[in-house]
Amino acid sequence: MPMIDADGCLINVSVEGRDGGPTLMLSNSLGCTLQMWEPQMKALTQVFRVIRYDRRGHGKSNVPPGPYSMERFGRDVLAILDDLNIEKVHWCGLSMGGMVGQWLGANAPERLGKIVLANTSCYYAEPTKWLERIQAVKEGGIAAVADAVLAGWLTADFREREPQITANMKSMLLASPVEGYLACCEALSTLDQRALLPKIKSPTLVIAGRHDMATPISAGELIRSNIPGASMTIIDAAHISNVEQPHAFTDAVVGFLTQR
Ligand SMILES: O=C(O)CC1=CCC(=O)O1
Repeated sequence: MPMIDADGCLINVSVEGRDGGPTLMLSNSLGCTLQMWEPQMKALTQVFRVIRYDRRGHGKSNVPPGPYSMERFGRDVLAILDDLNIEKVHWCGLSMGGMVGQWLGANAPERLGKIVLANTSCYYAEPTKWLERIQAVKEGGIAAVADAVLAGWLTADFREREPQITANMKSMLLASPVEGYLACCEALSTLDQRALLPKIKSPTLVIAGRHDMATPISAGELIRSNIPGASMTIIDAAHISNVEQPHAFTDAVVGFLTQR
């Protein structure tokens, strides 16, 4: 896996899949590494060359001091594409990954083909929840918030039915570097990309989770209704819908990206 330099921050990048196929870039949720896409990889790599990466502050990427921002995350993606000599990619980002997709769609439209924005938001009406989370993590580490975060990521039914997958997701969250996690929470606490949405001209699919309390259906609907021509699909899942409903998620993404 290459480490790619984005303005002095080394980003862990993985490129797999069909040589010569269209390229799809996947972008993670807060507290997740590129491993979060494992349920999709078999199907996606049959159709696409797939790029995954660990956002700065996460996984095997560097953890430079904050503040971070959606613009910073977007510029990291452009540095990855420049380094790999890739002009244009389809985008699929979940949660923070969807926020980075919004920034790129509005600010670097020539680099994106189609865009999937899953379980995401363009702003938070109540940013205090991020300030409370920051305080809790500063006092008690990520362990202090882990169970509440997991309850938002996956429905109670799924957690009961799939204890091993749930435990793996919790381990991924707990392994996040605290400084990187906090810097991302700070970026979320000031998020407001509402003005960017009408500038997005790429064909866009919004995916929302029926049981997602972190970025509810109304947040997806706000995005859909402000991006010209965007459509929306609702999946029977909580926040990390690609893990909870892997087949429905993969089918929605492949169907949208391959339709003419
Ligand atoms: O981690 C969470 O609680 C949910 C979330 C919001 C933005 C994001 O990337 O994850």
